[in-house]
Amino acid sequence: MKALASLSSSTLSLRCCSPFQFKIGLCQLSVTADKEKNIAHARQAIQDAASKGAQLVLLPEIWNSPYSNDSFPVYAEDIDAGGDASPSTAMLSDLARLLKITIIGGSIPERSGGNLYNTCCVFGTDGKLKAKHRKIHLFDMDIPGKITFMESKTLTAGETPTIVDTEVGRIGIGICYDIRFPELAMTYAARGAHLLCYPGAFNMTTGPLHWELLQRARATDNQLYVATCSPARDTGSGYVAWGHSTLVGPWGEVLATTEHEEAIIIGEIDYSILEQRRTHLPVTKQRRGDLYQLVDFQRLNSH
Ligand SMILES: NC(=O)CCC(=O)C(=O)O
Repeated sequence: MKALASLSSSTLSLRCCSPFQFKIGLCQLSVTADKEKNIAHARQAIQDAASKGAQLVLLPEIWNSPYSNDSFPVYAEDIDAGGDASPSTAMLSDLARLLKITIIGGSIPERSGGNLYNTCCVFGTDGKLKAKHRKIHLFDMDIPGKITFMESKTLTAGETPTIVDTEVGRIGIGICYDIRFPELAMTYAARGAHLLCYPGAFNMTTGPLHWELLQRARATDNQLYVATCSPARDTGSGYVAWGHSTLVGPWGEVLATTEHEEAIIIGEIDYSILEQRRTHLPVTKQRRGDLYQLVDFQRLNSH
């Protein structure tokens, strides 16, 4: 496993990635209560995306289990043990190797050391696990009469940002609620990320206004690509997802998107555009770090 959290490159380095241009597949999947069925379904969708030319495939947040605090402990897998202990990631590893593609495996509930996490695994074209991101910012939201969800009832927050070098560029990973924190995206950009991937399942209250806005904001602020992937909407389930998986370009433009039904969205990524955008609009160089820097006073004072 090679998580590159320690990289400190502040300039755009395209040396690590060949090709500059490639297709990404976003698999907006229907999720059921039957884990085996979910795994078989995801397998088929990844194969379909690859057959359409995708060299990078992104899955949704919590694609092997219903999205609920009751389900997380039941569907959780021991990813580090692998094999039979983690049939979901075994399938992802297998397919990445067979199809020679990079897979950002959405997220699944992970059991580790007595804790549960919401975890995204990244597999390289050799099928090896390259990185594992545990959702850093848990989704605890209470909008009375609209949406109440407390991931912290069952889940533990991850402790590290995850940026990983793959055959299709340097990629920063966040999971859903993580997208609300611009500092995380800025950290990835400062470390040379070309693309940010957020498996996510926004809700029906915030989704319409915030989902696309946040993606476009993260892409525009940092002048990089942002890709998201949601489960398809199931109005009969306890948690109804907004859908609308999307690829946004470094100009803040929506390059590919969909509505709320099952879909495989294929988008084109061209990293040569990044340098061009940053030359035309050099906000990174114009930043006045001498006048403002982020200090978390609340956290400082609590220690
Ligand atoms: N699964 C999530 O983290 C949902 C986040 C969400 O809906 C939001 O508004 O933020």
